[in-house]
Amino acid sequence: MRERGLRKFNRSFIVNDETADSTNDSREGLLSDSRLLSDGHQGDVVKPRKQQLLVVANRLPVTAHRKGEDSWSLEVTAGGLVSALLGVNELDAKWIGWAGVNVPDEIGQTSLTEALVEKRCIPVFLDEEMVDKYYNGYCNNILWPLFHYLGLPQEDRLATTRSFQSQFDAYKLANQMFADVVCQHYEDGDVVWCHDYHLMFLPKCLKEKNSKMKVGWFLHTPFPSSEIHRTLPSRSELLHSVLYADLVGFHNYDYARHFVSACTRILGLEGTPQGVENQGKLTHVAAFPIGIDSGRFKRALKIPEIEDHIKELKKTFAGKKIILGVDRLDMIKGIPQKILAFEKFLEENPEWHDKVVLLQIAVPTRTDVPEYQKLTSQVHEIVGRITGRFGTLTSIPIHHLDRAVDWNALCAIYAITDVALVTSLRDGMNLVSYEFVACQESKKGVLILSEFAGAAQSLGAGALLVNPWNISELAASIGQALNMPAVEREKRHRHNYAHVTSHTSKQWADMFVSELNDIVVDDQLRTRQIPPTLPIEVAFDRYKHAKNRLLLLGFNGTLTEPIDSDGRIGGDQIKEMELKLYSELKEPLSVLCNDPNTTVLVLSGSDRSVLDDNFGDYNMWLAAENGMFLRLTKGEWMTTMPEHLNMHWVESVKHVFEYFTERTPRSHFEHRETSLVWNYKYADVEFGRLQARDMLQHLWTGPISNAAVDVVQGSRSVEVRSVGVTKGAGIDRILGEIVHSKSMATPIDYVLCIGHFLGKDEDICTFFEPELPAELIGLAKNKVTADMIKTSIDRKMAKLSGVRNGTRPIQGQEKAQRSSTRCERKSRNNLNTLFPARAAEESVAWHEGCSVLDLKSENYFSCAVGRKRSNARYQLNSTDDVVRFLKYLAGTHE
Ligand SMILES: O=P(O)(O)OC[C@H]1O[C@H](O[C@H]2O[C@H](CO)[C@@H](O)[C@H](O)[C@H]2O)[C@H](O)[C@@H](O)[C@@H]1O
Ligand SMILES: O=c1ccn([C@@H]2O[C@H](COP(=O)(O)OP(=O)(O)O)[C@@H](O)[C@H]2O)c(=O)[nH]1
Repeated sequence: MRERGLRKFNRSFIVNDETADSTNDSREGLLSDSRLLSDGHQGDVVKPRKQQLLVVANRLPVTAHRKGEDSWSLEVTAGGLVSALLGVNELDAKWIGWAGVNVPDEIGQTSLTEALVEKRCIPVFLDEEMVDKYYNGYCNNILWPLFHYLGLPQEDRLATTRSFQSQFDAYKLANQMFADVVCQHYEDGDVVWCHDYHLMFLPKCLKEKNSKMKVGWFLHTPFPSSEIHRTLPSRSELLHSVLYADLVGFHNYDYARHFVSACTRILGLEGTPQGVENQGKLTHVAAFPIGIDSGRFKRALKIPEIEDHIKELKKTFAGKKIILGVDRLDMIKGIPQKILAFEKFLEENPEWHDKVVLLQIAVPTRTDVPEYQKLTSQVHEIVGRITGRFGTLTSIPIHHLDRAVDWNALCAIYAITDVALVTSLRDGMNLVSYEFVACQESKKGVLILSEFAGAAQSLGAGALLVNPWNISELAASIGQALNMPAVEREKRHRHNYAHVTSHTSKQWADMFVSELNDIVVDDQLRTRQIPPTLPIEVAFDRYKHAKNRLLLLGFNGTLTEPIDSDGRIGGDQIKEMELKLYSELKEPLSVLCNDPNTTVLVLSGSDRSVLDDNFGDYNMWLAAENGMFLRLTKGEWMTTMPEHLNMHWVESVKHVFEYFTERTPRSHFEHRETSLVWNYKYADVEFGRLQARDMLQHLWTGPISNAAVDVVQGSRSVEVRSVGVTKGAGIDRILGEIVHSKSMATPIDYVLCIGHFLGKDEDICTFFEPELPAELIGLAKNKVTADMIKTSIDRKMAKLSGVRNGTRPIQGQEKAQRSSTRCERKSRNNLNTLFPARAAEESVAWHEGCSVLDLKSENYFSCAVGRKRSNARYQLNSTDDVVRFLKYLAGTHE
């Protein structure tokens, strides 16, 4: 999960340069700009079809008003989402959404659809009942307050509970209706970008219709802490639906993190640095902070009409400082708090009476929702009281407007304002603060900004940050802003202006869409598919013809006795919870291990003693703890562990594991050198799962919140490992050691990599994949090893030249290992390995220029055991299938 940096964008869906600079600066103008609205065809020249961007949001950027049976007027919709997307005037986009009006008749629907064509808008028709349940009810009475930390409706709980289900059903149905319209307009290769909390079900509806559709979802509100989200009755269904998207975006890293932890804690899925993984399907999650079209505001201030406006306003408010509030009349905007703070300021600073005025533009919104109606009365009451208290015959302290103002007037007001007051109790971003800054190049006024608005992260350095719940602090900040020296105002403004003008809405959209395109392409190469069954005969045939084979086998769930649902092995009650090698495998394994042209390596998460106990008698290689320890069964254990692996987290994680082990009958935990694993496979599955979720919560908020660890959720386990400890991360070091130790003269030309690997460990499959382009191998490896393991051997050209890169004896075994480690003190080539390389004279049989691997695609068999989606090429259902196959390979089958 990362905040996206600006990336050069050159995809075909960005309209060519001719459309780049719109000089028509009014909003209405922007919408009707023929260049924006063109169909991608210019004159008679027919261009190849561009990738189309389908923007799907609850609301269209225009609200329709019916004039006659088939005539309509269209008015630009107010609100941040619309403002931001209107700024994206270069995308070859169509907008799909609700036109804000009930149109029950066919004539009306047809004529409105036609009227909207020139705005490149496509309507979704929702009837009154639907709007009431879906929009007023589920969206604005349930999700909106919840996502803004106001909780579920408190009053009349019983009624809310009763109506909840029907509202949720309507929500799903409405989302389906949006999906139907999208599908009517979608063509192969298009990008579908779904917006906001109204459409959390849409990714699922779309992907179920067409799994190849590129679907992104962006949330404009905060995503709350998982503690809040888990109070929502439909919490899991909503999360699952969003996860159908390829890319999920938020305004900032906090919201993205909350979303990922809701998925891990509530759904029990795996959180990765890229996002959320479910059965091998990765949903990318990232932060894409929105911006505004700052150029449009800058240019606006030079439009004569707006200049006139500015003059008029200056005259009207001559001799007074202007404090400005611009908000939809929404409880999240903290309007009562703002007005009360202003009252307190007047109370405490009588010298400012008559010298300051608060202009509050309160745009009516969601007026059918009772909470909003109550807020309107509450605000009116406070404004009336303060006016009565501080007003005089000639001046009033608050100008409260219960309506929207047009864009020209808004720009003029922004420009003449001394102090902008943004007091949101929570706000996804808050574009008003951006717009104010963009219009303040000459005035350099002060922005007072709530620390609970997403914008606080980007404009915090230049603004006065406040806690809107603290009325005294708010009042004091008004004083500070009004009295701020010009030099400080200038400095603060510079900072914010630089940010607002360099982080625009266009860049935001470009970044999201380009990221979406990129990940879909990457995922097609990398994503875990449902692989076909391992073709046993083919694998055997290739095996027979190969000269130097590597069999890389997992242990747990690959070579172990099956466990039935009661936690019994082979029908016996488990007394001890040890993993046992499948007894039927003993013979074939011996045969395979004794073949001089075959190297057998068991690579397991288990610790050394488990592997010793099960495989000590075979002639094979053992790699314990995901490859951090290595041993030829004839030799001693050595470590491939990166030297400075930080293990400070262990003690505190151990406490959490102990706590849960005591409270979960038949669970246990293992303390390995590089990881701790809590296992509940013998416990009651349902209870174990619940406990695992709680455990994760304890871990995330406590011991590992800042540690460099990965949390790996198995189907019945929770494992905490140091970052970089994955099977794929250590394999190059292991290979180096094997190749050296066996004095291999022939490159490995056959690899069978078979295992019940966890998602994080599937990098082992990608490591050997001959068909993966070099860049992606880099990606796959870097994903896990970047910071910890600075090994950059490109295996495609790995002329290891005898390099045994990175193994060391374990303390206490130095003596036994001396002969093989002496070399590590001398470096002989410039490969960036973790440890110094083997000396030239010791590279016994490994010739310069000879590759470790000479793996043709048809000789590589990676196989996932008991895992539906996988990076592996093939799959086998169970350990029984593995046994059957290995017997076949060894020729020991009947
Ligand atoms: O369509 P409405 O129900 O009238 O509401 C208007 C919009 O309000 C919300 O805006 C959010 O988006 C802004 C841009 O990302 C952001 O700055 C702000 O903090 C959010 O509150 C809502 O999310 C939109 O869907 C509505 O259209
Ligand atoms: O009379 C008005 C007042 C405000 N706005 C616009 O409404 C948006 C408010 O966006 P913000 O992100 O601040 O909050 P939201 O209303 O989306 O929650 C801004 O772009 C304003 O320019 C508007 O169109 N007309």
